Amino acid sequence: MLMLVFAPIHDAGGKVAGAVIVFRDVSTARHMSSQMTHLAQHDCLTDLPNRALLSDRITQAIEMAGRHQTLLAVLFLDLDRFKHVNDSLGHVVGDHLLLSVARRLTMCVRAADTVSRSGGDEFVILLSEVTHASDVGRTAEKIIAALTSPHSINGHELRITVSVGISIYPRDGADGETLIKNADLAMYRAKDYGRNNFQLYGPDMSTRSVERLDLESGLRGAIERQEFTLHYQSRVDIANGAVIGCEALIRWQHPERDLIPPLKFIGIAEECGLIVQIGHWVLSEVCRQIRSWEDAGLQPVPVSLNISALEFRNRRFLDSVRTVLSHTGVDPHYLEFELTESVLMENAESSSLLLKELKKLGIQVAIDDFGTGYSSLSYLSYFSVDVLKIDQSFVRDMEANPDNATIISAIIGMCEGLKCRVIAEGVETQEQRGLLLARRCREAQGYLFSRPIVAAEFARFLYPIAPDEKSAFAKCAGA
Ligand SMILES: Nc1nc2c(ncn2[C@@H]2O[C@H](COP(=O)(O)O[C@H]3[C@@H](O)[C@H](n4cnc5c(=O)[nH]c(N)nc54)O[C@@H]3COP(=O)(O)O)[C@@H](O)[C@H]2O)c(=O)[nH]1
Repeated sequence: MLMLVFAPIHDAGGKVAGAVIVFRDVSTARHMSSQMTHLAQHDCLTDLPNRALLSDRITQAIEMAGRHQTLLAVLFLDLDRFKHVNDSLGHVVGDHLLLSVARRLTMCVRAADTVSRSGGDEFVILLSEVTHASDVGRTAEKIIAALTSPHSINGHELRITVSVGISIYPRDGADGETLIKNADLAMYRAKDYGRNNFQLYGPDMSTRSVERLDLESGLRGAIERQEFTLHYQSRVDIANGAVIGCEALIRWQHPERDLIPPLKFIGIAEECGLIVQIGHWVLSEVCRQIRSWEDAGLQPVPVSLNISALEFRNRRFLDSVRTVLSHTGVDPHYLEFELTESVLMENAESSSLLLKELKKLGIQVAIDDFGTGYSSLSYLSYFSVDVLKIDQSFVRDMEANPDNATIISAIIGMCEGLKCRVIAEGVETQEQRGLLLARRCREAQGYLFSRPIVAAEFARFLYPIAPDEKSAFAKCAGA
């Protein structure tokens, strides 16, 4: 590109007598300038528009929508547990995954829409031509389905899920900033509802976000202030009701509130990374409790505890388990770690190695919420787990829903073949107990037998240690 600079030459009388014309090639300067503008408006990893360009586009779209009396939508996406991918497989794999996500998102929307990356694992999408609010839900479903099918990255088959929050103009905000903020709040609601779903913004969410911040700041330091406590729910022999184990479930005794259940704070603890510390506390406390039952002359039963994804993926997890075991001197056969299918499948290879190490230590491994997380069963033989816990949702309406009863029978049959134990969760009625017994399910947990209770109360279920004799549990376990 040429730039022309024109300078007149005047004669003695001041008249224009000629001119000097300078031609300058400004292609490089122009190219650099447009490159700089591009860089200022785009994310350097994915080359998607960044937050600044997105804001401009929302402002323009609002003007258009105002003129034509139409709607537009802002979708705030956060990849669930993306941090684990970075932590376990490294940033190069993480970056490739983000690129794959960016490509899929772009394919899910129209040319007039904007897919932007606002940093980390957060993407914001502007749907600029929305006719009905219900169409937005369909697009969100399409996005969730597109992102959850496996991503092949550097020889790894990665599965991720995404939480999506949606705000709609004009109902949820009159400007870009408000629409993004409200979509973000809705995204947190989607996380609270178990991730891998979308939520539309509602005015109550602003109050909830204050509550969330409150909980988050309270969680920091809750261990030091000794505000956590464990409740124990018995696991029984379904045939005779004998207590053969228990599950430790955390509760938070907030100084200014009632006892807070885990579903209210575990998600937040995961988001802000505190779950690793909390998990370490839970394991230490379970081990301390087992020792304390023994010291009181009671025969402990195996205790299962929930291990969250972030803990399991933490590089120091195994070391921290070994340290707790050696400090407390607890027999590892009393411990059972519950992991969900999706946690194991996030990185199947490293999960399998870690499970082997845990089993070498003598710790049992259970798959929690079985049947809800993953569609393929082939992984079961790969991991060789000790226990499958049938998710409560199957048990809940097994009387009314023959499909659920069939699934339960299939899981029990499969466990017989795989030689692993099976535990039915959430048993609340005698009918369910009877149906499970008829299907040869031996172990169960649920309100029918006991709610989670404090350690002192649970101690009533334990037998005294016989002076010269090993306990019924020890005999069964072959110890
Ligand atoms: N990472 C950690 N996660 C934890 C820990 N402690 C708990 N959790 C997670 O929170 C989930 C909810 O726990 P909770 O509110 O304690 O609910 C448990 C039981 O009370 C409930 N249950 C048991 N029996 C019944 C029943 O008959 N009906 C019914 N409606 N609910 C019942 O189920 C929860 C136990 O489920 P599970 O873990 O799948 O066995 C909990 O699921 C954990 O994910 C922690 O220390 N760390």
